[in-house]
Amino acid sequence: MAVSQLPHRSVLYMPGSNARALEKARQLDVDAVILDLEDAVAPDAKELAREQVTEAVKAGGFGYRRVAIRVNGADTEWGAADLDAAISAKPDAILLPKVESAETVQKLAARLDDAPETRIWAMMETPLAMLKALEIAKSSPRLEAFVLGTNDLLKDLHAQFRPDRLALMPGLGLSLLAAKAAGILCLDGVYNAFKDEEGLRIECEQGRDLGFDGKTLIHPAQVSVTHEVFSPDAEDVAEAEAMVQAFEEAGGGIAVLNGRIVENLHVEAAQRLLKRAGAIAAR
Ligand SMILES: CC(C)(COP(=O)(O)OP(=O)(O)OC[C@H]1O[C@@H](n2cnc3c(N)ncnc32)[C@H](O)[C@@H]1OP(=O)(O)O)[C@@H](O)C(=O)NCCC(=O)NCCSC(=O)C[C@H](O)C(=O)O
Ligand SMILES: [Mg+2]
Repeated sequence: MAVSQLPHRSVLYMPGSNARALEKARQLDVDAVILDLEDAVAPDAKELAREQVTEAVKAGGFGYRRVAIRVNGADTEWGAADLDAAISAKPDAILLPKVESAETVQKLAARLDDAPETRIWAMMETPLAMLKALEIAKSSPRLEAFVLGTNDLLKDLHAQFRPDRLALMPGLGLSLLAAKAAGILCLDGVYNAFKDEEGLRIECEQGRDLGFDGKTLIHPAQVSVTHEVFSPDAEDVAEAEAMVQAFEEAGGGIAVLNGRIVENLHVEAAQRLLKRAGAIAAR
C-alpha cells in the first residue's frame, strides 16, 4: 500500500470529547487531524469521545484533510472498544499509541480487510520502541507513518525538556532512520507551549532540517508557523528548478550551479522538493 503523497506538514490533535474542536476540524487550514481518544480525553469522557469521533468520521466532510483516530492502548479498559469503533468508522488512519513491536501493527493490519483505505500510524514514544524502530517500520505495508510522542519519551527517559531537545535526539534519530529506510512518513512530536510562536518556529525548523515530514500540533494557533516552515518557499522552488535544468543541460553528468556541483543525487532531492511544492499548491 503506497504512502500518501499528500502533504502532512500540520497534523493537529483534537480531544475527541470536545465537540466544538471536532466541528472545527472540518474548517481549519490543516493537512491532517488526529481525533484523540487517548491522552487528551479524561477517563470519564472516554465513551462520549468514542461515540463523537466515530460519528464525526462516518459523517465525513473533512475535505482535503486526512483524518486519523488515536485509540487507547490494547492494555487499557477502553482499547478493545476503541479499536472496534475506529475500524468501523474507516478513517484514513488509525493511530496506535505506545507501539513497541511489529506484532502490534500486524494484529491491527489483519483486521482491516473491510477498510482497504485505512492505514496504520504508530506512536513512537518509548525507549523500547526506539530500539525496535526498524522492525516496527517494516512491520506491514499498511503502516504509513511514525508519529513521535516526545512527552512520553521524555517521561520514560527521566529527562528534561530543553529547546535543543538534547535528550530526545537518539530517539528522534532512530525513528527517522527507520522511517526513511522503510519509506514511511515521520511526523515530529508536539510543542507544548502553544502560545510561544518563536519557540515553535525554532522546533519546527529543527524538525524540518532533521528530515521530518511535518509536525504534530495541539492548538490551531500553531498551524501557520508550521506551514511556513515545512513549505518550500519561492526561492527554494526556483533553486530546485535551476538545478534540474542545469543538470539536464549538462547532459546528465555533473553540472555546476552558482559555484556548486550538481549531481544526480542533488537532482533527486530537487525533484522531491518540487513534487512536495506541487502537492501543497494542489491542496
Ligand atoms: C491546550 C488546549 C486545552 C487549549 O484549549 P483552549 O483554552 O480552549 O484554547 P483557546 O481558547 O485558545 O481555543 C481557541 C479556539 O480554538 C479551538 N481549539 C483549541 N484547541 C483546539 C484543537 N486542538 N483542535 C481544534 N480546535 C481547538 C477552541 O475550541 C476555540 O474555538 P472557538 O470556540 O471557535 O473559539 C487545547 O488546545 C487542547 O485541548 N489541545 C489538544 C491537546 C491534546 O490533544 N493533547 C493530546 C495530544 S499531545 C500528545 O499526547 C502527544 C504524545 O502522545 C506525546 O506523548 O507527546
Ligand atoms: Mg503520548
